[in-house]
Amino acid sequence: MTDPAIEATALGKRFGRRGAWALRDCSFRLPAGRVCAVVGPNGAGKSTLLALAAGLLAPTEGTVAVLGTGPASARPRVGFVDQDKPLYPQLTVAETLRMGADLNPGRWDADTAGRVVAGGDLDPGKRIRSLSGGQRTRVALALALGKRPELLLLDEPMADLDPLARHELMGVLMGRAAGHGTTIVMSSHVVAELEDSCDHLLLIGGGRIRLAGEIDDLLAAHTRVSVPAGTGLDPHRVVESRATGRRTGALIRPAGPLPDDWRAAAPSLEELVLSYLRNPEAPALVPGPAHDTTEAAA
Ligand SMILES: Nc1ncnc2c1ncn2[C@@H]1O[C@H](COP(=O)(O)OP(=O)(O)OP(=O)(O)O)[C@@H](O)[C@H]1O
Repeated sequence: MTDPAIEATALGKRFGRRGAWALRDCSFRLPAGRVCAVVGPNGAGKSTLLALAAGLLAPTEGTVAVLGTGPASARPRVGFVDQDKPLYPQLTVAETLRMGADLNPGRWDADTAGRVVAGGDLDPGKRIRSLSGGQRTRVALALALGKRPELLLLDEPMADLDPLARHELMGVLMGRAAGHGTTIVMSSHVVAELEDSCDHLLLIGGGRIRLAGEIDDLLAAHTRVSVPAGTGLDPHRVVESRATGRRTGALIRPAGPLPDDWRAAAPSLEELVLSYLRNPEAPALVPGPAHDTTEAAA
């Protein structure tokens, strides 16, 4: 059986001995070949999780395995683009790509890296320090993709790209996932953009995993209902409920068949994510110890 791309077990990180936990008790398994969205509010712990998987931070407790080994030994097989896009400002674009080739002997995919840079009409002789934020992102993605990574960790990669560049580069990333089986883990605040590209979801809130699993499974576990005001929703698990005049609209995790007179519909991914974001106390749906998707205590 192929190793999971990432397997976290009771993973936790706190900054400083007395600092608050940035991530706590985080367990999940991401199978190889998936495109995984990491979503959550500001400060939820998304960047911390990605940096732990990239081996740039050490866990305070628990473990994270990457491509069947530790994050440090997996590093040559992992591409990481973090929010700050650390590049050498004094190098030109062409020198940066040459550095990528030198650092990845026998592995470097000059065609893909060159194509990503060329797509932005970047002058290869331009220094990194004189590039815009979005242009830097393009160079950082070119470096990460040029490594022929088995796993790509991307921290808000699309945040400073214009809509055309987003569309183009998302296409490059999805092509990589489909053509080479590359696992992609991508944090983002733009949930609507993830619906067509991602097949796996990690929703983090307050440093804890609140939803984890295949998006189809997560959507199938939830139902949007509309019931006459005052109708009890027990025994179903309620993620969110809102009174609208004579009716109550709710997102629930059904615990059994729904009464015939309830109006029910499948939620979209955006509805699902927004409901959990608006309701930090909603019960989590996370993998259990055997990595089955089981109900967690509220
Ligand atoms: N180097 C650090 N030192 C101290 N605290 C930190 C450090 N990095 C992150 N934190 C804290 O850890 C928590 C999680 O931060 P993190 O950057 O992982 O969140 P995030 O989900 O990526 O947020 P955003 O959506 O704003 O990028 C926050 O409370 C943050 O203040």
